[in-house]
Amino acid sequence: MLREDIIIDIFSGWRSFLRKCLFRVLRVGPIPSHIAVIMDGNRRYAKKKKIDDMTGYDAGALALLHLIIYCMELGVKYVTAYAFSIDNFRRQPEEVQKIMDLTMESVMLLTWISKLRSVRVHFAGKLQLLSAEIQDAAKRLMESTEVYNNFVLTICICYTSSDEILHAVEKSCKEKWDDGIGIMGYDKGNDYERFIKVVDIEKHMYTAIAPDPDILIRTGGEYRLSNFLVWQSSCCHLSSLGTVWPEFGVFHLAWVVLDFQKNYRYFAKKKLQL
Ligand SMILES: CC(C)=CCC/C(C)=C/CC/C(C)=C/COP(=O)(O)OP(=O)(O)O
Repeated sequence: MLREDIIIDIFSGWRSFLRKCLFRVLRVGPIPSHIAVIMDGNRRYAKKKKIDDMTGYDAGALALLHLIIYCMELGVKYVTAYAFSIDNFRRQPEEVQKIMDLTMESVMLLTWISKLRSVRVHFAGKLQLLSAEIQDAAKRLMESTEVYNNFVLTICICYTSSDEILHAVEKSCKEKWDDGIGIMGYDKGNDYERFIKVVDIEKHMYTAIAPDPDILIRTGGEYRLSNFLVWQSSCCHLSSLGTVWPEFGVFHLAWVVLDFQKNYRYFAKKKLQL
């Protein structure tokens, strides 16, 4: 089946009808505005199914596509996915190549979806580490969708939080002290304008396009953040699921949202205190 056909299939049929009923029930409670995911367990899925690791990544990409569509239907406005970390460059060359190929394929597919559903697509990370071909394709997709604001998809690629924070600090220093004078503005007296503030750093984050996540899901039974949205996740609901990423489906999403709703009052209060 072509990927376009898969999407049409997801949007229609009796499964889509049942899903919409389920989402209607969920919408009685608060719906998260932003869901972030660490898609762990693709190779373990491949082993379990006795298929090769690369096909495991295909299944993972398809699960991401499903999640995006479910979130659109549920009313979640932002989805952020950790597709490839800077550290992943240390993996086997064929694995790196596979994820790069999937990125290129996703760009083509997302170009189609974004027109259909007014989706803004953003790539976050040290994009200069990508090949010139992928950089161009990603840039074109970002530019052609920046007018949309129905739904915002951020794909974190060549990303780590430490690199994002370093990048944001460097950009803030450049912006505030481009004359090269002064640290924290002290030798310019108490010029408040030259102080670097939290908002300055946040403005220059790769992921600044979206608010902080309300829910961060990690599949594969791990409890680590693995250098993903470390700055942004101080007040979000963390959900670690034992299921491997390609098996993540609509019921897992419903479970995570219900769990978020159960703890909503606590997180809402915490956010107000910030
Ligand atoms: C749009 C786009 C580029 C999509 C990419 C698709 C995708 C599923 C990427 C996941 C990348 C990754 C390194 C996951 C870790 O799982 P692992 O396979 O290392 O898990 P495991 O070894 O723990 O089983």
